[in-house]
Amino acid sequence: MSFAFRGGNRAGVDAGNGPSSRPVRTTYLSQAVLNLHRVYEQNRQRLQKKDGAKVPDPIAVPQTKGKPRLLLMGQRRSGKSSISSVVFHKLPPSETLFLESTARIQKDSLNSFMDFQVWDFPGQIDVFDNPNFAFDMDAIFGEIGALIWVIDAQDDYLEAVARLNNTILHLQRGYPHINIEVFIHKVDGLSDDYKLDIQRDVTIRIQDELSDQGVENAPVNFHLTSIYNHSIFEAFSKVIQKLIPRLGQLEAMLTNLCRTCRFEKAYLFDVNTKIYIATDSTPEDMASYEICSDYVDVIIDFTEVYGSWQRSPEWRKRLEGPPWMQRLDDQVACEWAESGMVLSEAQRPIMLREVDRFLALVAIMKEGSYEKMPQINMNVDVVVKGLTEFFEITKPKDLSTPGAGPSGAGSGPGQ
Ligand SMILES: Nc1nc2c(ncn2[C@@H]2O[C@H](COP(=O)(O)OP(=O)(O)OP(=O)(O)O)[C@@H](O)[C@H]2O)c(=O)[nH]1
Repeated sequence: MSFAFRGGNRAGVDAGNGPSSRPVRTTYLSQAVLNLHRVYEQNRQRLQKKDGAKVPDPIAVPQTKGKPRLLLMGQRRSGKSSISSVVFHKLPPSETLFLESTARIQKDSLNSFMDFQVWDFPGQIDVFDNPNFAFDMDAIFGEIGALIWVIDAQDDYLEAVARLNNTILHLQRGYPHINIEVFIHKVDGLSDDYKLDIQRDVTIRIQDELSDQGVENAPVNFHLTSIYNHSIFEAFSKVIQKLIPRLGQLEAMLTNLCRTCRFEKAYLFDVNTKIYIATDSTPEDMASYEICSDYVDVIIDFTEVYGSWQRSPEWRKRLEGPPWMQRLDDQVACEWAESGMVLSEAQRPIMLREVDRFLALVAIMKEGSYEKMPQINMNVDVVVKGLTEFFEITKPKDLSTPGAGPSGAGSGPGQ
């Protein structure tokens, strides 16, 4: 089994196109662009309906090209570089203690099932209120997938909230379609009650300020995060999921799989970051995510050690002998990679199946499911094929190839 980043997403936009006019026939739009247009269009229609205000047509929105971008902003020492290093570069959380303060914008390009960039802003830079330098706002916010604002929950956060309010107000004027994800960070070591109190306080302060300024329904979401547990991965999963077009179809596939195989929970993981890009429709369950995420880790570690291991002929003979009495190729359900493990305490098996080099399907089965493995394997096979086709269809077409122009499904996560 091999999991490795693979490059290759292309994104380009014909400046004359808006989503409501002639979006896909004459141009290719990246998944983030489509998503942004959809969110923008929803906001526009809602605002227009609400107060009759003339909200600019999406055609007037700066067109974007390139990879979707996640911007990490917030006060100094709030934890931005730590988040980026832990999630995208597998830095052990304890080693973030030695990270130096960021002096200039750090741009990170990541190739995965969907290529995107992460920009880490130094805490001392306020792009909207900088006396020394006027930032090119379009260059920063033009291609953005989401703005992640990090607030240190263990510190006095009033200034951070004031800066965030200022940022939201500026963005609402020029880029109202941008999702603003507030990470109330470093909540490890805080009691559950205290965490919720902080979240409530921050939310109220932001909502009050925005409604005082006449801004309603700004796309602001809140997450409680820490690099010392899975919460940071869970929060990133939610942020990334918003960039995936037709996410509902992925979720429907997983929901059906859970129903037919009697799985408790199924996740589609980006194996390198442990971000899950889709799950079934049952309620969120942090414990399930943690188990599956740890399992991906175990498999990756195994792969690194035994990835290119070839079985000797004798070993193969033993595996094909009693009690199996079958060729090895016929014993495995999937020609690429699969793995299963029974959690000894809960008696709930976990299965993992590779979808492609970046993605893996991980599911928690119900007690006693092992007896139904052949049937489960068949169903999983079908879903893995479906997922492969999904990403094949939605992967960006190479515009340089004649006849490879965009179709209705001409954009989305690439492989
Ligand atoms: N307890 C705790 N500490 C954290 C967490 N995340 C980051 N830190 C610590 O916060 C400190 C600052 O982290 P950085 O990532 O350098 O902060 P930054 O926002 O990038 O800072 P600037 O580059 O100055 O803007 C480090 O000592 C980290 O170890 C967390 O989730 N919990």
